[in-house]
Amino acid sequence: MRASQEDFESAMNQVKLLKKDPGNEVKLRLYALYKQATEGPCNMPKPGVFDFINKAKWDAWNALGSLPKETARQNYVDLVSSLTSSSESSTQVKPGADRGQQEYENLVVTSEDGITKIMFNRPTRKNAISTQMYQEIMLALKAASKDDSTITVVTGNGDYYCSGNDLANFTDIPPGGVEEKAKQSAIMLRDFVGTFIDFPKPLVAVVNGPAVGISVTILGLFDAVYASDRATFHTPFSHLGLSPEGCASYTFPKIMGPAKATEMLIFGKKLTAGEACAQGLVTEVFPDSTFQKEVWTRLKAYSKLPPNSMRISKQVIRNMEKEKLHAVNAEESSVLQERWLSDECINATMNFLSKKAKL
Ligand SMILES: CCCCC/C=C/C(=O)SCCNC(=O)CCNC(=O)[C@H](O)C(C)(C)COP(=O)(O)OP(=O)(O)OC[C@H]1O[C@@H](n2cnc3c(N)ncnc32)[C@H](O)[C@@H]1OP(=O)(O)O
Repeated sequence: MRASQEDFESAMNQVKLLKKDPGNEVKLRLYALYKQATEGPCNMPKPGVFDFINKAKWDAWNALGSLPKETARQNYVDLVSSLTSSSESSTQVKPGADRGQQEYENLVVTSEDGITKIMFNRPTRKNAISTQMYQEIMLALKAASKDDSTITVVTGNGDYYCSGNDLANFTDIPPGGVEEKAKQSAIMLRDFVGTFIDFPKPLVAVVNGPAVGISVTILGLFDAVYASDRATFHTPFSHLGLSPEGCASYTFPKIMGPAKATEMLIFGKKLTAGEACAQGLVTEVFPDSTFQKEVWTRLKAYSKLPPNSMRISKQVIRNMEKEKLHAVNAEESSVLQERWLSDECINATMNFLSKKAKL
């Protein structure tokens, strides 16, 4: 049976209510089918090569050629129906599951037993950090710094801890163009890393799986890092035409020595959890089968220690470095603002987004 106009409109409403981000590829397909169903074959001029988003949309719509409007409408309804049934059976933790607290789209934040847990919650994207998620993490950390918990923990939902910056962030170009985008991203990066530098309580990373890019570099600003033996630590900046951030250009040589830091930050060597522990980036590694139980038992015991004493000890350990860290953060952000406009970086990002390259 052919989809009616009513089915089509109902499907459009269902898309807005999807609980899980279906991913860029599906979103492009939905866009293309919608345009084809409502306007027919693509009749717009092709956008410029740097207008990533509109070019991707144009490509998707144009690829439908002369597909009849009715078929496009039917395909749209079928695609939405497959998305709603797969999202109902998904095991993703629902955003805002922590009732009574602020709700986040990409995080689950809970507070219990003196511990505030901030969990990255985009498992279908390997917890890649979208622009909105950067803002949410900053908000969650600011709230945690003021709540009555003694320890704050950052972890990931699903098989990854975090795959780093969401490479699709760079496709959302503002009216000011790519230069403006690079400027905005540098400001956001500086604020994001600054929130970690200034965080006043013990901050612990529970690294449940592979960690990439900025999720690795900021570990140098945590007070303890517990890792599953499934975790890996990878900063492929040169592969992406980038340069280090998260204060790693300063903290990594200090933690592991310049030679080992070079292997990670310049040559992009991926470390196992055991290697990262031997080099001082990770505090302790646990077998994956007992990881959650062992780590949370330990953290619950630590959370009962006197909170003021822990906070003051952290200040004594970290405060002398703060000014330096903020200066490093500003310099790294400004260097990256240039890197994001380089051919090396644009090509690597486009290769990933067009599915030609993975790490
Ligand atoms: C504005 C401040 C910027 C600060 C500077 C930050 C720098 C960094 O963090 S650099 C590091 C950036 N991250 C990466 O380069 C990782 C890219 N991702 C990958 O190489 C792979 O996805 C993988 C190795 C992390 C996992 O591979 P695999 O197990 O095969 O899983 P999939 O590739 O199928 O992933 C599922 C799904 O998620 C999408 N995805 C994963 N990571 C990212 C990401 N970082 N950005 C955007 N999208 C990501 C992946 O494309 C898949 O999507 P679909 O194909 O649509 O299902």
